Amino acid sequence: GLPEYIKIVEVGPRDGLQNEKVIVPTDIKIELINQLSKTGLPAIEVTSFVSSKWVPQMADHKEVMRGIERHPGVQYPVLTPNLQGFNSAIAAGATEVSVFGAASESFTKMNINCSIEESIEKFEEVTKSARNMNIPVRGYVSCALGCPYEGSIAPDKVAEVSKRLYSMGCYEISLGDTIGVGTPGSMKKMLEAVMKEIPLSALAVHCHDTYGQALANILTAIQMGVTVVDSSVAGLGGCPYAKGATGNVATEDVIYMLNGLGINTGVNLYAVMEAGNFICTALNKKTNSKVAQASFNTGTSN
Ligand SMILES: CC(C)(COP(=O)([O-])OP(=O)([O-])OC[C@H]1O[C@@H](n2cnc3c(N)ncnc32)[C@H](O)[C@@H]1OP(=O)([O-])[O-])[C@@H](O)C(=O)NCCC(=O)NCCSC(=O)C[C@@](C)(O)CC(=O)[O-]
Repeated sequence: GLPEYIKIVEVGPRDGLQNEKVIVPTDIKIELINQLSKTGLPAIEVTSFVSSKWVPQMADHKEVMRGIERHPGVQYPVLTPNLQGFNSAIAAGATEVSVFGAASESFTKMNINCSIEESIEKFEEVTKSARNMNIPVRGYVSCALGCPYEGSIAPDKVAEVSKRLYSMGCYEISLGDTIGVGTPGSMKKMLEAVMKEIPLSALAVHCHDTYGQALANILTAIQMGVTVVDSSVAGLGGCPYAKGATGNVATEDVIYMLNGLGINTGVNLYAVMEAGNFICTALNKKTNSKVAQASFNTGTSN
């Protein structure tokens, strides 16, 4: 019952780097994206067109967007919280955008400074403009398995926000376990609620690994029919407005698991590990990918 192909959406250059305290030089970001573009990844989230006062690390969004080499067949989405971000993104050459909502009022306020209802209004402006320009829009729903401020979140609330994003034209809804508290049990309950409202083919999962549950949660989602998985090279990541949330699940670890299940991703694991090595060296930190750690220690890459 497992799918033959899983699409991996690489979020490292955006989600992976946005939480880094020291500003990463623009040319390093561009080189990371260029390396990732050669690995077979079908989608790489490049940057965010958000306020540089809120997220200084993403202040070079225009330069990064303009500086990367785009490979045919690779999608390069960017985050846009409102029309202002959307217009800047398009002016910088973006051809796909993502709006990012949440199933928690408190998180929405902390992250984008408005209520869920107000965020929906802003996203509607974005999707309307995007539709007129034939720009695909992806939608995130953060706190799908728990909120740093409100604790547990009802699966029905996740389903409700997801449905609103899908109804306004988001082609895919990425369900974010922002603080990595989910388990296969809560993932199953949440997906069951969301699947009542949205076709499975339009769902993605976005798991952080804070509690070490990400791969188990992803496997659960795949077993339930989800075929799009977000991940971050070297397991970098974390949201500045979700204290304590550590990295996203590592792309290398997801590919290793999927290879072992005989599921095709079209991605070269070794090439992703090389890109992971490049960015970890540049950041002077150790990779969070268990697969990369093991492979570099033993000299194998499987
Ligand atoms: C959304 C805003 C901008 C609202 O911020 P605000 O202060 O409420 O905005 P405002 O409309 O009142 O405008 C105030 C100032 O912000 C500017 N502004 C207004 N919009 C923009 C824009 N798009 N780009 C650049 N500047 C902008 C605007 O021009 C003005 O500038 P000033 O006149 O003071 O100089 C702010 O709250 C913000 O930037 N938040 C950052 C959110 C963020 O990037 N969070 C991390 C990503 S989400 C995430 O990581 C979760 C995810 C997606 O990975 C999934 C998961 O794991 O769950």
